[in-house]
Amino acid sequence: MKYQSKKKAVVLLADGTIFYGKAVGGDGTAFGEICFNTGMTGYQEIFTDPSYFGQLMVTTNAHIGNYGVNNDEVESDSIKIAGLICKNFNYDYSRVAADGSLQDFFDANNLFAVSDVDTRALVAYIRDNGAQNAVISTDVDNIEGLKRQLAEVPNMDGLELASKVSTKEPYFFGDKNATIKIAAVDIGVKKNILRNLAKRGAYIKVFPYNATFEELSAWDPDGYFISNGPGDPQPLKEAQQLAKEIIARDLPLFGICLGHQVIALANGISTYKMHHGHRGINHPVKNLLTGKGEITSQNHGFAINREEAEAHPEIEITHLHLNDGTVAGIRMKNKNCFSVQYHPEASPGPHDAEYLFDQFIENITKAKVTA
Ligand SMILES: NC(=O)CC[C@H](N)C(=O)O
Repeated sequence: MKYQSKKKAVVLLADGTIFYGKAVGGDGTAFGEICFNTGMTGYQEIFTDPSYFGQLMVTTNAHIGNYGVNNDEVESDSIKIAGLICKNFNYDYSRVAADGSLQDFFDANNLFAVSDVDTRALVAYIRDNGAQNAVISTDVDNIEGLKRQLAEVPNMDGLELASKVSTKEPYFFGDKNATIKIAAVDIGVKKNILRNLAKRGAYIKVFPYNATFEELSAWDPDGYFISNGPGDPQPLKEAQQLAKEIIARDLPLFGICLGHQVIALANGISTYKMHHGHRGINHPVKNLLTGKGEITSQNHGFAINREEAEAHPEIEITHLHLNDGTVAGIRMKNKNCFSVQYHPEASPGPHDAEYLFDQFIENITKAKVTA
């Protein structure tokens, strides 16, 4: 065992609610929008998912850290959550494939984490009272000071965060001799999306969040992809313009999560902040085209307006979330464009929806043949 600081730590919500726990490592303070993920596995993938940038993560699994970390199980090159709140934090780990401890991974990424919190009560509180900003800190005797600082933290509603996690320069992914070329705009892309496209014979060029259609099309790609990512989709005007230009030319386009929201906005469908969002790996979705159910991996706090999507002459709703009837997928009736609110790449999560990558490759292949 490395060390366990028994130092008292506070979880202070913007509405004044307080929970207490213990600091996992040394002293610290971290701010963000508090959210919870109900996945029972896959903590390393969750912590490195760029879509969580700016968020304090509450894990509902009672044990975090027990299987260590593996260098291949990352969704980006660093931890992206703003802080962690958990029940039991395991300093020791047990897994043959582990490359190290979660504690060392946190230290290397300067991540502040709080354990020994009553996460069941905290999750029930967020579920009932909705998403809000929060702070976790060892500065337990300075609640008024923390409250003042917390009041300065911007609200997630309207917040642009894609620029904070996007690549600065374009880069390539996959085999350059592959037959299909996909231009992907990185508004917070998870590595497993790129792995899934490359696995299906695509060579990918990944562009920064504000790249223009001219920049992407200059590479002469066969298809276009708009990624997942953090924050509110509404301020992402460059990505919305890019989607409009791709759609106007009827080029193959696929969007995941934030990318799905951007495609909806490009079609004039509005997005809204949900009460507390969907984050977990057992979210039921109905595919309206096949009538089949899918168990899906989800991580989103915004959604697209269902009534506007239903009334839109160019849009067909293809998937619905079975818990609350929110839109989980759309396609354009007369364009080579579709998108989903959830995560076919999983990581973590079930692989029920991997067929969506096959569908994208098929859309590209058909468009190539008729071109
Ligand atoms: N995973 C994602 O792409 C999340 C999209 C967006 N940031 C949301 O919270 O809804």
